[in-house]
Amino acid sequence: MVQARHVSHNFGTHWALKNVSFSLNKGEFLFLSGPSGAGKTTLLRLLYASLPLVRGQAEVAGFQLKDLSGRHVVQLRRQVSVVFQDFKILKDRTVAANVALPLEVRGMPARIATKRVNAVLRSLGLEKKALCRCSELSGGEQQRVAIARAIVINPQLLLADEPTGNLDRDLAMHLMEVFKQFHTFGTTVILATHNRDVVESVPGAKRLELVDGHVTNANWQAPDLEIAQTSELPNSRPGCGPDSHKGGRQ
Ligand SMILES: Nc1ncnc2c1ncn2[C@@H]1O[C@H](COP(=O)(O)OP(=O)(O)OP(=O)(O)O)[C@@H](O)[C@H]1O
Repeated sequence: MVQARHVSHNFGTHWALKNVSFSLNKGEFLFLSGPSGAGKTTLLRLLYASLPLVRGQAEVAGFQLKDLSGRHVVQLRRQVSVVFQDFKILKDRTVAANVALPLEVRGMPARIATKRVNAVLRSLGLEKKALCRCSELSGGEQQRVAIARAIVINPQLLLADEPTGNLDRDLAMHLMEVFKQFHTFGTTVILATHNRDVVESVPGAKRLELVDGHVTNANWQAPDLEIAQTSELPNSRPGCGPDSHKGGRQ
């Protein structure tokens, strides 16, 4: 489902990812961990083709990411959903309208779409908020709307960046049950988190740690997995200059 080979990515002079190689089979669950600034979001953005792949090779859901055309980006995103840290929901629209959007885009008849939206909202405890504007919701509720919108299409691959970041422990654990349920039905999941409880809530999941853009640890072995020795990593200062890939897709 996901193959990355020697993937690197720079923002100006700063290398946010360095020579990352790993594979994930269909139906696997992967946690990405590592300190702030390690490159987790950058890796998720590359896999969602919201950043262009400049160095290395990567294949996601059968699409080669290098030189991916706009048409293929659209096709890729029919199968891959993402929950970004900043949610990217439409604040002036209702919860139900936000969650229905990906189904509308796919041309699903409204009656079936409404049923599907209601089921997902129920599974995330949002059914009473269905007709509220997203601008009226708390941060944690907005986060759940973003998750509902991502899972409503039953994606082949779900990418989630700190999806439990704004939630209390009980809600976070409930949400992990929802993710696990999707995973049971065959969805491949890559979830970036700092939360140890979240990682431990999915026994058997793969774990990959990033430090300073390198893969420094993983809980599995494979010929295509490259682990950098932490002691050999150079000290690099994160750059904060202009994004060298401003042409990156959203
Ligand atoms: N658009 C950008 N322009 C310049 N530098 C960037 C940009 N996006 C990320 N970076 C830099 O790339 C590095 C990796 O950032 P990234 O967001 O991938 O880290 P992260 O592991 O997701 O961190 P966090 O856990 O805090 O979300 C950081 O040093 C960051 O400052």
